[in-house]
Amino acid sequence: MTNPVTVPDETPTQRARSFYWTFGLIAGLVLFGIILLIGIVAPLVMSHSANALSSHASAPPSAKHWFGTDEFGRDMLARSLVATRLTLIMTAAATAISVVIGVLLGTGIWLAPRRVRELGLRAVEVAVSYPGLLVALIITSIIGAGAVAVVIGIGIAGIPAWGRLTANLASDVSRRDFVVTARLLGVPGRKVITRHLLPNMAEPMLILVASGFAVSLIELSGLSFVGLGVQSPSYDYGKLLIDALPAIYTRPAQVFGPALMIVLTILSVMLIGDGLAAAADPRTAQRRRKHIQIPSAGRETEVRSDSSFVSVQDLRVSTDRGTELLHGVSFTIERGEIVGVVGESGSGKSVTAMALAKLLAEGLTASASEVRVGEMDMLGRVSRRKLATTVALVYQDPGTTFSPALRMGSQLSEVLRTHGNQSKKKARELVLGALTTVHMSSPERRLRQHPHELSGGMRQRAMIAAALAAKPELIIADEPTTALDVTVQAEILREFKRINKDRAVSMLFISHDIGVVEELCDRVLVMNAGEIVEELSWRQLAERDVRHPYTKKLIAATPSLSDPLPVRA
Ligand SMILES: Nc1ncnc2c1ncn2[C@@H]1O[C@H](COP(=O)(O)OP(=O)(O)OP(=O)(O)O)[C@@H](O)[C@H]1O
Repeated sequence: MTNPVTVPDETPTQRARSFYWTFGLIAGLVLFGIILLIGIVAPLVMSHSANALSSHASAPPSAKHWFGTDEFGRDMLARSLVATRLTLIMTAAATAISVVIGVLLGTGIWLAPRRVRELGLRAVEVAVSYPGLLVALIITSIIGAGAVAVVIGIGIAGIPAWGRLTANLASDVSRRDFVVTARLLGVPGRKVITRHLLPNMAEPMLILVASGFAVSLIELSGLSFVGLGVQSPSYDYGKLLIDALPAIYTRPAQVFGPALMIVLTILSVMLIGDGLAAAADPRTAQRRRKHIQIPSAGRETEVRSDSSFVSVQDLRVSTDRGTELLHGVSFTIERGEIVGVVGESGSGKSVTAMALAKLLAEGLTASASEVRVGEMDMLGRVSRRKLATTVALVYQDPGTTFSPALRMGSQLSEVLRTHGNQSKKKARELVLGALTTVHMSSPERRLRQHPHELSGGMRQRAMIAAALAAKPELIIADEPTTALDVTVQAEILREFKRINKDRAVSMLFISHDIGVVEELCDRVLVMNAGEIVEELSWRQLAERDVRHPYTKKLIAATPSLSDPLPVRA
């Protein structure tokens, strides 16, 4: 048996994925950079005014002493800035102890045999349920007050939370196909962790380190404030706060310095954490309004360029940060034709489909010399009703397409009732007809059921039925069979073929599987890095009459072409 070869998970496109610099991230980095600089420079240049006694004891704020002086005449602003170094070092040390030992503990738990792992997880959960500050307080009291003790106490108190987080992340990542494959192939546990788990967990962990740092800073300042942390003559922010406390009513300005520095430091790391989270997931980070280019009034009267049912010419899609995702994609679909789009993950297949369906995600802008479906100019203003009844979408994951809270009947008839102006009874009749068309067993009963009561194949059939019920002229199917097992996949592909033949519906069928596309489509577009690199007829593909090296690679990466899905009549 040959090893199944797939196009690698991490593609060059993904590796070259641009980093999304948000305003918050830049502001956080600048602010933290300034605080870091203060931590380095202030002890070198301000230690005299921060530490030397002077005759200006308990002075109020003035041009010379912005936050006044303490009872020994020491400048409070200088002391707050000088305290930055010790505070940052202690916070970083405590965070490092929690993270390093926590990650080791978590991976150890994940690696352990099942019973030990269960026991470890329960123990960690019990430890996490105790407030960290209380645990740190107890540990510090046992070791004895002081900077080192408080760092150790807070570091240890944070370990269980990081252990649990690591174990949870590891178990989540370990369910992914590539880890399962690695384990099946007998890759040793340690190697699985370093090669597969840790790199895939690094992103969420890095983001959480920022909030861990903020929590450590608050806890350190808290323990110094209650006298368990830094001892005189050293001082951190918390020590400065407790020293200023007796005079809080007479000289309130004394607390401004350390309080402000605590707030600014926490703000900077939280901004960095949020910014990294946003950068890690550009799709969810961009909550701005959808930008589909509204063309000039002239567009609406534009004359059709050719007789194809669908025409896309020079389609470019960019993010609102200026990154171009599609670089001039052009293709046509005739009436009743099935056009396949293949390409590895991230090549731009879905973005092309969504631009064609006028459903681009927020933050993406489309421009083209033409995007037309029938008479509809998809870059211009299109009637919602016309769009909903002309174009239907079938998504990849039938598990997430239907709301778990609603019965199938009400969801399937939604388009018909909203856009088709159909009565409840008529909509139900049409949906029943569509369910029968896709060979759904007991269609009446399915309408009364909730999505979770249907198998994956049934849900996918239901989704196709929902698409068909409105009698669309174009079906855009985005990897509609990827989530299904091979037998169901073949049945669903057969349904597509039959619907296409019976109703002369045009289809844009997206898949990363050349074998599937070869079985179903009349023509195939090969996409790579936002461009169509080759266009092939079904016959050319079947005979492997391909030119582009990327297509050749895709074909070489297709696992089982010798075992095609029997859908061609
Ligand atoms: N809303 C978005 N904002 C920013 N970038 C996006 C957005 N949607 C997609 N992209 C980027 O556009 C590129 C193409 O994505 P697309 O989803 O079209 O790929 P695909 O070929 O359909 O991949 P897959 O098979 O994994 O679905 C990717 O680099 C992706 O990160």
